[in-house]
This record gives sequence, structure tokens and C-alpha cells, in this order.
Amino acid sequence: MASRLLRIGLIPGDGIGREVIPAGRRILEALPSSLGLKFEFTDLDAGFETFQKTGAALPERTVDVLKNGCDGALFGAVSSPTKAVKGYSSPIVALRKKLDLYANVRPVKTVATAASPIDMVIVRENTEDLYVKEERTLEDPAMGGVYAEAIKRISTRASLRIATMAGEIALRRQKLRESGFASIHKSPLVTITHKSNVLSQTDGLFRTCAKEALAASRFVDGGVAVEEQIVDSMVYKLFRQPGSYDVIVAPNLYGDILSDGAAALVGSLGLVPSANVGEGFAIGEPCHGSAPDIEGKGVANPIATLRSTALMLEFLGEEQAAAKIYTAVDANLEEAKLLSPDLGGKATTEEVVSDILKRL
Ligand SMILES: NC(=O)C1=CN([C@@H]2O[C@H](COP(=O)(O)OP(=O)(O)OC[C@H]3O[C@@H](n4cnc5c(N)ncnc54)[C@H](O)[C@@H]3O)[C@@H](O)[C@H]2O)C=CC1
Ligand SMILES: O=C(O)CCCC(=O)C(=O)O
Repeated sequence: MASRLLRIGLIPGDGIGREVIPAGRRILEALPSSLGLKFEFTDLDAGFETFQKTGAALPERTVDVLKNGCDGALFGAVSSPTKAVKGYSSPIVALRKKLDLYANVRPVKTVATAASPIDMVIVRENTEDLYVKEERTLEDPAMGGVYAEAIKRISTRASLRIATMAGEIALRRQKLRESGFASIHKSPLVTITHKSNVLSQTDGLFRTCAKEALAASRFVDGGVAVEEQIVDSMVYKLFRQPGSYDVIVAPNLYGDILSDGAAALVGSLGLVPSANVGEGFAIGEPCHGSAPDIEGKGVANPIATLRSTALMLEFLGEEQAAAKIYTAVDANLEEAKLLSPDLGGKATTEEVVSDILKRL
């Protein structure tokens, strides 16, 4: 059988990013050889500690190697300070823009045997909105002195393509539906999230473009229903009736907030993966941050990273390999003997990883 070589960049970043990214590498190395995959890894730097050492949060080498020497990557998390630090800017936000990874795909699900199973995908626009980070600080006595403002940029191009991605994912989820996962929404549905009752131009454009993209005949013929919901009431309904959702498409900031909220529904941020997806390139990245409160204790839940590794493989066209990882992770969760403390267990990161590797 011809084998495929995948060159994977590893960017642990800061905090627990360093404790969970090695798990991603190990699970790739442990995949059965019958899948015909070979991996080559390159360690790459980014993050606040890299900034403190070198003056650059996202070194040029990291971007060059990703662009010219990698097929995909895994990113841990970075410790961006809440107080502005001169010269520092979030490297993951920059990387998404530099590589035009326009979609942040975040599946939020429980195992099928959960008492109240949940299965939805949040498709977050990943390159614009308030994350263009065009902010400025000004002064005006009429404003009480100093004030600050930020640009919220929404473009036709980005809105059309993110909604198209959401439609494609809704179509792809048909297989899950056919395999009888009880909690999945009964038919393909994309919920467009916005706040265009207030932000009629920016979110209004997002809404119009999303509707246009989802009106394409392949989605209509594939039975993809489209609904829209204002983001605040969306949060309410998400918590009351999570089973009402299948695929949610949202501008960058709402998508970020909704997905951390949805993580609470499935038990922990340590379970929820994401993939930053562009044309022919994907970076797997757990949804969580660098978790300074548990850093160095060896108890970070590695599952979000393992699922992000699988998600990266899916977007690189290796669905079978991805399925192996999902199955091994679900088996660990279903048995519930070796769970990390965020899930009420006592297992260390290492114990959870070893258990999942054994199940591959
Ligand atoms: N993509 C990225 O690099 C992101 C980075 N951050 C950065 O992370 C730092 C910390 O941010 P926080 O607001 O505390 O959010 P966080 O996601 O790091 O942590 C929130 C809570 O979830 C827990 N948690 C997160 N991941 C976990 C895991 N794998 N296992 C067990 N528990 C887990 C943490 O212990 C904490 O109690 C900040 O500097 C922030 O800028 C935050 C989000 C995303
Ligand atoms: O802390 C950072 O540098 C980035 C945090 C942004 C974030 O939560 C996300 O976009 O997933």
C-alpha cells in the first residue's frame, strides 16, 4: 500500500499547551501502520514566553515553516496578557490571518451514551470581525477623558465562504445521522447567528451573505434548512435546548464566546476541539487557553487536543485515521475509569493519554 507522508508543525505555545501537544504527536505516531500514514514533525515556537525571549510572539520561521514545509499543524495555547504589552499581539489570531485559515470549526459533543447527548458544530469566522484588532485610544473631555474604539470588519467574501463551509459541514453530517446518533438534529440545519437588530450594517451584511450562500442549490437539494437567531437569545436557547442545533455559523467573536459556553454543556473545555481551516491546510487547536491555574500540575485534560488532532486529519482528507482517534477517546470517556479532574476524576494527563493510546 502506498503511504502518505504528512509533515506536521507542532506549536505547544505556553502553559498547558506544552503539556497537551505532546499527546497529539503521540497519538499520530501510534496510529496503525495499515492506514498508510507516515508523519514528520517540526517543533515551532510561538507565545508569550517566546515573545519575552525573542521579542516576537510569532517568529517568522514559524510562519515560513508552516507555509512551505508543513501539511498541517497542532497548536496548544498561548498566555496572552489581559493588560496591553507593547509589541505583543496574540500569535494565534495573527497566524489565522497570515495563513488565511478562514474557518474555525468547533464540534461540541458528548459521547453517544451520555444521559443527555449533545452533538453540534460551531463554525466560526476566523479572520475578521473585532479580531482585525484595529483599536485606538483617544482623548476627548466630552467622553470623560480617554476613550478607546475598535473596528468591527465584516466582508462579503469572508461571510460567504464561512456560510458555505457551514453548509458543507451540515451535508457531511448526514452520515452521523444515518449511523443513528440519537441526539443529532433530525435533519441538516444551519443556524445563522448575528445581532443585526442592533448592528444592521456589519452583522446585517453577515446575515445577508450567509443566507445567500446557503441558498445554493446543493444545500437546498441536500435538505439543509436555514434559520437565523439573534446571538443573545441564542445563548439562552443553547443552554435550554442544545438539541435544537445542528450547525451554527457565527462571526468571529460570537463564535468564540458561544463555543466556550457550549463546552460547559458537554462537561469541560478540556473536551472541545477545533480546527483552523484554510485551502488545503488545517491547524488542530484545543478550544481552551493556557490554563495558568492548573499549569505544571500534570492534570490538564488532553482530550481536546486529541480530538483536535483527529479534526486536523479529517480536514487533510484522512477520515479513517480520524475515526480511530474519536473511537478511542469515546471509549475512554464511556468507561469513565480514567478521567482527569475537570471531569471529576483523579487521572493525570499521562494516565488519560496512555489509556487512550491502548485503545487505538
Ligand atoms: N487559543 C489560545 O491560545 C487561547 C488562549 N487563551 C489564553 O489563555 C490564558 C488563560 O485564559 P483563561 O481565560 O483562564 O481560559 P482557559 O481556557 O485557559 O481556562 C479556563 C478554565 O478552564 C480550565 N481548563 C482549560 N483547559 C483545560 C484542560 N485541557 N483541562 C482541564 N481544565 C482546563 C482551566 O483550568 C480554567 O479553569 C489567557 O492568557 C488567554 O489569553 C485563551 C483562550 C484561547
Ligand atoms: O489568548 C490569545 O492569544 C487568543 C485568545 C483568542 C481565543 O480565545 C480564540 O480566538 O480562540
